[in-house]
Amino acid sequence: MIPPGAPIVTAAQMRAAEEAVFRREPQEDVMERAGAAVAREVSRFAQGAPILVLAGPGNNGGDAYVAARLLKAAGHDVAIAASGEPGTGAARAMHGRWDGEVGSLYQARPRPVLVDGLFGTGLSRPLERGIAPVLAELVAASRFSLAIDLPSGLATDTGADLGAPRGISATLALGALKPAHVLDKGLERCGHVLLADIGIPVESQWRSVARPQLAPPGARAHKYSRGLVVVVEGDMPGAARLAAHAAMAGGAGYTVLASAGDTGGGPDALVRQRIASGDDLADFLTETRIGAVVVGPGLGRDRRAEGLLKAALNANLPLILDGDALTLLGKSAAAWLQRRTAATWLTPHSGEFDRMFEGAEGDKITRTLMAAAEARVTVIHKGADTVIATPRGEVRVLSRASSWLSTAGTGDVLAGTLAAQVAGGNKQAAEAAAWLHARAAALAGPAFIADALPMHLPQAISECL
Ligand SMILES: NC(=O)C1=CN([C@@H]2O[C@H](COP(=O)(O)OP(=O)(O)OC[C@H]3O[C@@H](n4cnc5c(N)ncnc54)[C@H](OP(=O)(O)O)[C@@H]3O)[C@@H](O)[C@H]2O)[C@H](O)CC1
Ligand SMILES: [K+]
Repeated sequence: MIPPGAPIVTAAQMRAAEEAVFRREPQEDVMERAGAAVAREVSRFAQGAPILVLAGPGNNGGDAYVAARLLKAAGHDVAIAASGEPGTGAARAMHGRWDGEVGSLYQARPRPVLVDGLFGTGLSRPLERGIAPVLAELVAASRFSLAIDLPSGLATDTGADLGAPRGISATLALGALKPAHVLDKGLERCGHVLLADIGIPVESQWRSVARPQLAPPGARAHKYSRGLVVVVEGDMPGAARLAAHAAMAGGAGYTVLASAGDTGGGPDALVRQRIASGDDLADFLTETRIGAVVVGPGLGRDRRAEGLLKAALNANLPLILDGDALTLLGKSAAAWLQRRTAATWLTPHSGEFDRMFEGAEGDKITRTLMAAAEARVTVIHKGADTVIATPRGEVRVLSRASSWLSTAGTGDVLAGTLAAQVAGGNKQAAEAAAWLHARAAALAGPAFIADALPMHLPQAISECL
């Protein structure tokens, strides 16, 4: 579980926020609050077991000295092992307030509870060879382990693994989340992510996904005001039907399946429109009451598919592109999409993303932001860590959705869920759809198939009213 709606900042942004606070209060006071937050979490889990606190050379270590002192004062059996002398003024001050022994990290004996205060946002290179195995051993031998701010060995801004141990029980993020808490290896290394407010105001356009605030339809609502969604069917009708079903269960007022022939199947409330070609679709999409168009699920990649995609791109309507539409766009995605005036959402998985935006470098947040800015669209870059980025630089990250979502058709359901939010006029449609889709998966329990997901959307919606 990741704290919802929490700001996400890079190491440099966190340092800047800290510096602003240090201009009006001593750094030691902030470090006391950081250490106290660590001590509170550790004492919740320690249940009287002996505690080993690891202290590194910087302020992460400084937090560790504070936590150790407070835990000892509260009656816990605490030992400290340091990787070296404290190297910052604040850390030295906190080291000075510790009245017990400080052992060496390399001779430390394992204890049931471990606190990792070796490195935090100041980690700038892979853990030195001597440290990584010692830390890994101490974590493995502990019953409960808590990382201060970050597991030591995790790159703050990318989540890349610089020697971090596996098996940390929980990580207490200080002041704000960092990308490492929500991306990539961080997902496997941080354990339960907790967030401590230590009085450092943080502004960020990047946040973890929060549960959306939704509203029931007004008394005068009708099927058009709740949103007319058109899903374009292609080669594989099942995929488009899944998206249509999700749009209906996800709150759309009226869903139309634009298909070449009557492929049957799907709810009776699903309206069918015979569309044989791109020209037919172009005519149909002149209907200005349409709130969202979905193209891609099961579209296929033949000439008819190309014609349908082109008609949708040229229509001045909110458009959601998924699956085969993204493959057909390929490297020319940005060129095609920049020309559009109506809003557009892309829902690629990593393979589709890499094919469309092969020039994007760096971590997943950076690359998704670049793609959104270049194509002037909102990108929902799916994965174990789903990153949503808008052309205005907003980022939402959803991590740790059910791993059972790794089954065919769940992407079609996301596209339909998104269409319902777009057609319903939700200004945070992408974040809402990501949350609803993940919540429906959690409600569906283990081993669900994509067809089961839409029926959990109403319950997910009810939790947002
Ligand atoms: N977020 C907050 O509100 C607060 C955070 N605090 C804590 O401070 C750390 C960040 O502290 P910092 O001193 O910047 O750095 P670290 O403690 O993470 O790292 C210590 C130093 O270690 C050196 N270093 C970097 N990588 C390695 C490595 N692989 N092996 C050995 N040494 C390494 C580096 O110095 P160099 O000069 O050697 O590069 C680091 O400076 C933050 O995470 C919080 O825990 C404060 O409490 C204030 C409030
Ligand atoms: K740490």
